[in-house]
Amino acid sequence: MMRYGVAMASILRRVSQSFVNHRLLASPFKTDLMRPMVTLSWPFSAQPRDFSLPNPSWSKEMMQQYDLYTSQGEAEDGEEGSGPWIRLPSYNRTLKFATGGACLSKIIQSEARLFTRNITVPGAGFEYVLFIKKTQEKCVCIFQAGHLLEGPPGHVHGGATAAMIDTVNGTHASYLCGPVVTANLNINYRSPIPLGSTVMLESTLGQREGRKTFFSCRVTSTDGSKVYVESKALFLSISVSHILGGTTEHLIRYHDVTPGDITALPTRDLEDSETMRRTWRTRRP
Ligand SMILES: CCCCC/C=C\C/C=C\C/C=C\C/C=C\CCCC(=O)SCCNC(=O)CCNC(=O)[C@H](O)C(C)(C)COP(=O)(O)OP(=O)(O)OC[C@H]1O[C@@H](n2cnc3c(N)ncnc32)[C@H](O)[C@@H]1OP(=O)(O)O
Repeated sequence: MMRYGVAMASILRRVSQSFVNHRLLASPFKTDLMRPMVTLSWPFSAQPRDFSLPNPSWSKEMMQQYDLYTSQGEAEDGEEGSGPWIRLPSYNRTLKFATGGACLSKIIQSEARLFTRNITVPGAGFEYVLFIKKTQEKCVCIFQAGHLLEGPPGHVHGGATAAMIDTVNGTHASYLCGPVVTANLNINYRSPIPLGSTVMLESTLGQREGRKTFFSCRVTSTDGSKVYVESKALFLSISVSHILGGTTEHLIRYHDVTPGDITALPTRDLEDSETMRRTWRTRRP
């Protein structure tokens, strides 16, 4: 009971610290173009929740791995440590803080949510945090699979694992190459992943051939002794209009958007926005 109390106190301390870190992380990105930020902490504030920060549902194993990587690295804005790993913040809307013309504001105001962040009950779905190596050839993810991700009884659904692999490879690819889409994802499931367990995903940069960039991914136990999944993926670099072209077509058909709005569509705003700068890095190795 005593140990439980101490553990809970430690978790609560960690979470309240994470709120502080979260505010520190969020503030540098404030611009005139963004919604006003208030000083209250999530879940009471209008600030975005950074889902990659610890919450009380994180297991001891997840926290150990998180502490290991954060102690060897720094947050994206360079506030923690000075090791080789950078923690990547993670929100449930990719474009939430972008601004722009009529079409874009419709996209922003929609109910869309990033698939792997749309279960908001802590511990129920995808709990994960990504770290990228400063040298950029590796990106790792600590992933705790919640009970809503069941496939075979007591084990993680293969589609949930695929979504996580796509997320880790996709984020890695976006960080290195800017706007990309997955063209091909080939997965070998070697061993079922128990629900509730914590696993590591390691994305490795492969060949780069023009617009094509290849990645591999391994899902293992946190000590690396058990291999659950191995995969290979191809990402293709695209222009922002490749994605928005389809979106605007849909908006004309189903929403209150005219072709005039499309002509005025500020893809430049997208490319200029803080969100795009932060999510789609333009650095190349
Ligand atoms: C403005 C929006 C902002 C949104 C920001 C969003 C997120 C980024 C930020 C942070 C990341 C956060 C979370 C990450 C989470 C998840 C990542 C999700 C990524 C996805 O989940 S994304 C959805 C699934 N994805 C699609 O929805 C793609 C649909 N598809 C297409 O959009 C086209 O199909 C495309 C573009 C792929 C190709 O079309 P294309 O016309 O541009 O190119 P083309 O066909 O000419 O091929 C050129 C060369 O690629 C080879 N090639 C093509 N396809 C191949 C294949 N399948 N296998 C092997 N090789 C292939 C050809 O053989 C040729 O090769 P070569 O040049 O050697 O001949």
